Amino acid sequence: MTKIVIAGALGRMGTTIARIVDESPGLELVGGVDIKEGTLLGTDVVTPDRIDELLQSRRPDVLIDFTVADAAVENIKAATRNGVALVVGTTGFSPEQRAVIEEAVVGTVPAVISSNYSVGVNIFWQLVRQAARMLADYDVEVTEAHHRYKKDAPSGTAKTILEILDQELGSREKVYGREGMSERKDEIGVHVIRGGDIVGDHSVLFAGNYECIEVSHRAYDRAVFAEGAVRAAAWVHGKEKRIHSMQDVLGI
Ligand SMILES: NC(=O)C1=CN([C@@H]2O[C@H](COP(=O)(O)OP(=O)(O)OC[C@H]3O[C@@H](n4cnc5c(N)ncnc54)[C@H](OP(=O)(O)O)[C@@H]3O)[C@@H](O)[C@H]2O)C=CC1
Ligand SMILES: O=C(O)C1=N[C@H](C(=O)O)C[C@H](O)C1
Repeated sequence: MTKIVIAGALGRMGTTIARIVDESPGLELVGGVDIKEGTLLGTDVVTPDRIDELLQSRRPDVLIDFTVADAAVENIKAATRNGVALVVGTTGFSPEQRAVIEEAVVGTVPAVISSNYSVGVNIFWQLVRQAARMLADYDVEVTEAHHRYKKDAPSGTAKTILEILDQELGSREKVYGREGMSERKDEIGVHVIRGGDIVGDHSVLFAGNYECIEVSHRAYDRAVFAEGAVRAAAWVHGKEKRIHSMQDVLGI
């Protein structure tokens, strides 16, 4: 039985993940952490100041974190202090925070860290890479849309898209929205939409003369992210003590 604690347990992703863990044979939800204490599917949810106590008393195999960047860094440190494997879905880390996470994890615990746990997005990233390779002289524009409550922008998934484009096209300037007079150069335009209950849309437009190719992904339910995160949690326990990707989990 793989025992799981969820950080951000009472949030949109935390509650969705808890339901899927509860329905998965071989996985057991043994606790949660959130800003407010409470209960979730019969397990205790404690406040962040009690995370070490929770990890030591419940002895989970995996901590799944879907919180906010500052909180996630602290939760990751707590997991590494207590020898607990990690699945991290939180987005919005600064480069400095990513370095702190890498330092804490590598050689200490196995971790899967991904800006997007949906199988579809992991395939979409590969399609974007392939398109960029073949369309290097086309203009590129990245657009993402999410619900009104999303705090970080651009999304973690869009930042991963930009990393892929940089790897394939060389580092191009990023222009975040446009206003007023400007002449397009060899830049990548990045556009962010926030509204309503949009689950998560990402699109990469390659625009040439007389034609455009658009590669896009649309999530209809956050269960696709939660199912991927639970799949990663079942996979990560006992793996090499370093940061793995969702593509490693999927073997693609
Ligand atoms: N990688 C992926 O596939 C996906 C990643 N995400 C990312 O996951 C994160 C969470 O998203 P979502 O569930 O929609 O957000 P929510 O705001 O619904 O959930 C986050 C929860 O974490 C709580 N929280 C804040 N600080 C702490 C802390 N120190 N310890 C424990 N819990 C804390 C929040 O409490 P309070 O509300 O009181 O602040 C809230 O209940 C975001 O960064 C988002 O971008 C989302 C979907 C998919
Ligand atoms: O906050 C969300 O909702 C999502 N966040 C992730 C991101 O920032 O890319 C993944 C998904 O798009 C939903």
